[in-house]
Amino acid sequence: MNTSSSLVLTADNLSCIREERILFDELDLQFKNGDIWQIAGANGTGKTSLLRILAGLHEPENGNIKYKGTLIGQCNEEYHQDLLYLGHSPGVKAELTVLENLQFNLQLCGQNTDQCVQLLEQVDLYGFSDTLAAHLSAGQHRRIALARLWLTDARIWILDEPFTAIDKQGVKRLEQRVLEHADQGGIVILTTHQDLSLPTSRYQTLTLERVFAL
Ligand SMILES: Nc1ncnc2c1ncn2[C@@H]1O[C@H](COP(=O)(O)OP(=O)(O)OP(=O)(O)O)[C@@H](O)[C@H]1O
Repeated sequence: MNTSSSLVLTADNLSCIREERILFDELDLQFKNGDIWQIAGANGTGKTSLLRILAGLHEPENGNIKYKGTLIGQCNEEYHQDLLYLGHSPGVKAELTVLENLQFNLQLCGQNTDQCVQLLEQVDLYGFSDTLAAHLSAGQHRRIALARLWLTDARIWILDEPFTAIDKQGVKRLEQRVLEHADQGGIVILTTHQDLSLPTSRYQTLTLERVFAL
């Protein structure tokens, strides 16, 4: 059912200009509970810019974003409490071990640090608990950041290239996690240059086209 009452996040008439290039213009988007959206497009077409605008981290040239009918700038803390944004830089502390990073994330999410062992298994970092994050591979480093997908209570996930540097098995696991979240009524908006292997009926794709100059 796609009624306006089930719309949680809406973007109206969005446009974004960077370096005198229109990245997108008059974009209307509607996200409802259970939605998975893939934002696709070639390098530089504005995928990250769009995600940052949706997350309230960058102002669009025109248009607005509403969360449950209220402009996100007027939602006070509610929108940010309900949002998990994972950007390009994973937000992992290089000087801490894997375990310390996970404990830090658990504390940030107000959760019991006893779950660390389970979390290490979920992100396939078992055996690396005492390794400094600075000494991990790119994919292992990213897995620490992605562990937040197993911790968060946020309803809306905005994930910028979550699969980068992740191996096939890891991607499968992440896709399952994304599906599970959406099946529980969450919303996932993600960018990826890879094809998703989720059932095509289960997600929608928005493809941004090449930029053009003003
Ligand atoms: N902070 C910024 N200041 C000026 N221009 C920017 C800024 N961030 C991005 N741009 C420009 O906006 C355009 C789109 O960038 P964006 O990162 O949104 O693209 P993308 O589709 O996510 O690309 P990729 O697939 O390479 O990650 C690029 O041409 C980029 O140079």
